[in-house]
Amino acid sequence: MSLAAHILLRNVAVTFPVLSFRDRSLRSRLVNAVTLRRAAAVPRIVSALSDVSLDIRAGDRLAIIGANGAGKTTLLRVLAGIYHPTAGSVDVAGRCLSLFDLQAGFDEEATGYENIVRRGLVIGARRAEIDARRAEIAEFTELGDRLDLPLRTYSSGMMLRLIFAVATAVEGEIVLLDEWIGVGDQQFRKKARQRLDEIVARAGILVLASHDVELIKSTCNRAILLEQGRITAAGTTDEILDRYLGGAKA
Ligand SMILES: Nc1ncnc2c1ncn2[C@@H]1O[C@H](COP(=O)(O)OP(=O)(O)OP(=O)(O)O)[C@@H](O)[C@H]1O
Repeated sequence: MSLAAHILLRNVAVTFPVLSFRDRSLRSRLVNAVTLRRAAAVPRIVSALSDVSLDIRAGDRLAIIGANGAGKTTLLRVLAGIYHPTAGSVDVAGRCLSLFDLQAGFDEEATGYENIVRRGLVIGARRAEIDARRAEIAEFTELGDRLDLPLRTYSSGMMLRLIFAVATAVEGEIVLLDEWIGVGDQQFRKKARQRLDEIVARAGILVLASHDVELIKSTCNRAILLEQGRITAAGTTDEILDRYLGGAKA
């Protein structure tokens, strides 16, 4: 396990400017329809994360728990360096392996082999590392010479094999994960899960954003509860799950 891995977030906020069409009165809609005028767009700010502070150290397996839209994916993207915070600071020491945003990096027109490289770079691998593991990744997919064909010819199951194979061939000191491991065909899922467990065991830090209670319980030792972009509770996995599930039942 890497002892150097460390994540420190101080008062992080992420906002998105969006355009909304606020004027929904029947009169204005009728006038717009008759005059063929478009409703005026009103700029709005959506707040995805507010005042998030976190100190995650080697050995931590942190679950991010929260309802739809609570900010879980946004927080993973901040940790991966995909989003820069609008306010606050993010310090990440250690190499991040980003095993979420499944579709990112793929090109429909490129071959399976070319996509192994593209996806590997997106999740945080180095080019030399991908090249060195190309044959191993190809073998893990069990797709044989279909890897010479463009991705648009793949079934969704074949696509998943490619994603799994690349994801589980690369290592990181910090592993960022969501619950995608629950998909795919039974035989291949077992193989991928085993590989992933090995990677997680070797990683210094795991951050898992999930709704899957069993996966959280079996994987994490700490948890935070996100509500509308804010951390409203932090503690052991059991404490936070009790609070979240208790709240959901109430
Ligand atoms: N690119 C964007 N533009 C505008 N709003 C966004 C954008 N990305 C996320 N949001 C908003 O930020 C909030 C948090 O979204 P996020 O995807 O992080 O939630 P989540 O907890 O991962 O949800 P889920 O469990 O449904 O996947 C939501 O209100 C969402 O609508």
